[in-house]
Amino acid sequence: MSSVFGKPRAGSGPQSAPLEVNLAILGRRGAGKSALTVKFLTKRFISEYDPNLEDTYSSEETVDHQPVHLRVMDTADLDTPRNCERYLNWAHAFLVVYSVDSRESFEGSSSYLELLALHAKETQRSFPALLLGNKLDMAQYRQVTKAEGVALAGRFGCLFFEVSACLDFEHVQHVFHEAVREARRELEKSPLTRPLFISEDRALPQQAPLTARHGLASCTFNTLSTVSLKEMPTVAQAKLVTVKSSRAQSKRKAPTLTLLKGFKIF
Ligand SMILES: Nc1nc2c(ncn2[C@@H]2O[C@H](COP(=O)(O)OP(=O)(O)OP(=O)(O)O)[C@@H](O)[C@H]2O)c(=O)[nH]1
Repeated sequence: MSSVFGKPRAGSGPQSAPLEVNLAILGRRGAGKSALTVKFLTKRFISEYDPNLEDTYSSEETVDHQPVHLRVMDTADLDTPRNCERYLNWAHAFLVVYSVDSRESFEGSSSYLELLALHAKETQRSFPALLLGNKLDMAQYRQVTKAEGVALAGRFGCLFFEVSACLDFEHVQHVFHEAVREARRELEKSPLTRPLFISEDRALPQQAPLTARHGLASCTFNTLSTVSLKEMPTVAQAKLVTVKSSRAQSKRKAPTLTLLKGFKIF
């Protein structure tokens, strides 16, 4: 890289290629990964997403006056980390999301942080992770205190924020830009580190799954020397499943329940 965020290095000019940052959003189902991703990309909160879609979005950002080509992978694991190498070997930084109104999702975020810590240990590299307590607008239904979030983040040495995908865009944007800054710091430390897309379709009988070795959820863990490498897939266009006006929304039965819980639908 010929430039540093905030302070251009000698020799950098308007021709400098943008920094490329891959960011993976991890967390239990329903924590709000898609909502946060969509809020960041479109400034909008959309209340329903297809939980089975996993997409990588691309966005040209400016962070601290520097151009960044940011790719965001909105992951869709089921209940626990699965086939994790698709994001572990691809991302420069991770946003681990839980919902402040769900203790289960908080416990899930702890599993993801453990997974990242193990990955860092195995690869002897560090991977910036930010812990996000989402749905701050639902604070009246809190099951996880802010202090617990701070403590968990402290245990894994990561930044911590409480956010809401349906409140202000600037706060959500700030968090994504912080992730870019963290990734950039790591990239500057080891500029040769290149993200890889790892094929998931080759079983590795000689490699014990991470579960067996560390008692973690069912995530198999391949080393770079033993997997087949593929071209990174083409970045998909943002795939928003539905964009509904609040009027259309209010005619539907299921969302009415969520409205009763205090949802704000824009
Ligand atoms: N009130 C409130 N609801 C939210 C917020 N973020 C997400 N939601 C709602 O929570 C539900 C789950 O959000 P998603 O973004 O689909 O969660 P996810 O983590 O992507 O879940 P999967 O797609 O199942 O992995 C949806 O009904 C969202 O509208 C938030 O900040 N506040």
